[in-house]
Amino acid sequence: MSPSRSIVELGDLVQSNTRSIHDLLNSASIPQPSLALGAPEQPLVYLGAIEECRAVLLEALDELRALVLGPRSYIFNTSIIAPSCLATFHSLYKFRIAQHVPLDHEISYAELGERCGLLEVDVRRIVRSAVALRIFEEDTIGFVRHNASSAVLSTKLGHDAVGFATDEYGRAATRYSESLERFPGSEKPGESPCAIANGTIGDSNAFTLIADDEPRVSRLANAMSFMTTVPETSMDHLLENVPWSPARGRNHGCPEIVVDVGGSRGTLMEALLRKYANIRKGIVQDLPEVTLRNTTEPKPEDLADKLVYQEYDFFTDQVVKDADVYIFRTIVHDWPDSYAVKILRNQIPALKPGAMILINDICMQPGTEKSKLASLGKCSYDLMVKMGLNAKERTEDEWRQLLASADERFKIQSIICPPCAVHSIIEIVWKG
Ligand SMILES: C[S@@+](CC[C@H](N)C(=O)[O-])C[C@H]1O[C@@H](n2cnc3c(N)ncnc32)[C@H](O)[C@@H]1O
Repeated sequence: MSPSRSIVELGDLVQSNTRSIHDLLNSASIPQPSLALGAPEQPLVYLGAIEECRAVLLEALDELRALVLGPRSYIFNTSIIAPSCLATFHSLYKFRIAQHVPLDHEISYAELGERCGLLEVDVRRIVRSAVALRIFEEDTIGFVRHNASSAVLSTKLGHDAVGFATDEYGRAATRYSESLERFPGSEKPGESPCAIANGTIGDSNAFTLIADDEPRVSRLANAMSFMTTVPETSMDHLLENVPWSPARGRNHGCPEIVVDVGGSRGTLMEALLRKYANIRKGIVQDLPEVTLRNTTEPKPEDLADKLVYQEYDFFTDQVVKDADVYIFRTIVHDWPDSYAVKILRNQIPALKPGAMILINDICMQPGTEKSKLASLGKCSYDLMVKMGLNAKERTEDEWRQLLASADERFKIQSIICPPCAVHSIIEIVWKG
């Protein structure tokens, strides 16, 4: 991480990298960034040179802002504004405000209030707070219209992602410190801030406690799908860097049977099957309530013969024997060590020698993170999994220890983190 830099140094970095990004986008025929409604979408993953400039630029902007604000304003702007942001986002979600704003024209606060079932004064206050966060525009005083950010909120997946974060984790965040006092060092999901917030202290976990609540199950699955479309957490990083991809030098042949354990809606599997046509079968495993929802909707026509949804609880023995690859994308990080070890050991009875386990999760790099922004992103996930299930994000050493304690025959072949991705790809081969 770079030491503190002067505002002139940072300003120069901002200028030079902004210019470079502008020119690189032009030469790659990628439209310039814009928050205007209907502006062409930016790629989820840019070419390497653009990604590098973006990372330097974003970090410089962030540091410059902190310096220019100064310590008092900086603390005010980061902490005191946090609850207002939570109130804003949660209300946007709760009253479906973005979905009630027409996509093609502005609407008065009075009419928007009626559509949302809110007083004009209340809807105006929430929306103006959002406008200040660059979500929506108020060109005509008293009227609101969408911009590109608010349009994301009006989509089902964007709406549910904000709902999941603010509704489930907003409540848990306020119980975080209480959980540390009541259950110091706990590694039990049933003693997590989430369990305290839901009044379910005991044996439940964040998944079992919502199992009978279809809207919450569906919201979680939609939030996960949304995250696959956010640049930092996009599934494209994994798709492009699976061990059998051209980007990895094709060190491996393409697998025939791939299982996505805890694969939620199957968004990743669909993309894998489309990108790697030699995968003969892709099995998406998840809890019964998630699988039920998947199977009530028609499969994508082009994948009907290859895509399978299957109920499977990863706290029991793996039911698909002899697959080539078992993927765990953002699964193991949800679980404290003793649970994670069980999940891994439960795969063993099904594994043929040479079978691959691919874990796609964060590797924390305390002290050596590329930037404070990268660190902030990972620390946020670390706090989220602690809130959700008393789990943690792991360092590379902790991953190695976890796998070794699950079974010495799990051999880590490689750990890579694609540039600008939050999640690393841990390739493990079963040497049994
Ligand atoms: C954080 S989400 C990750 C979803 C997906 N892999 C992704 O990256 O978008 C965790 C997933 O694990 C599933 N899950 C939780 N407990 C499970 C269990 N005991 N057995 C199987 N799946 C489980 C949840 O239903 C959810 O889909």
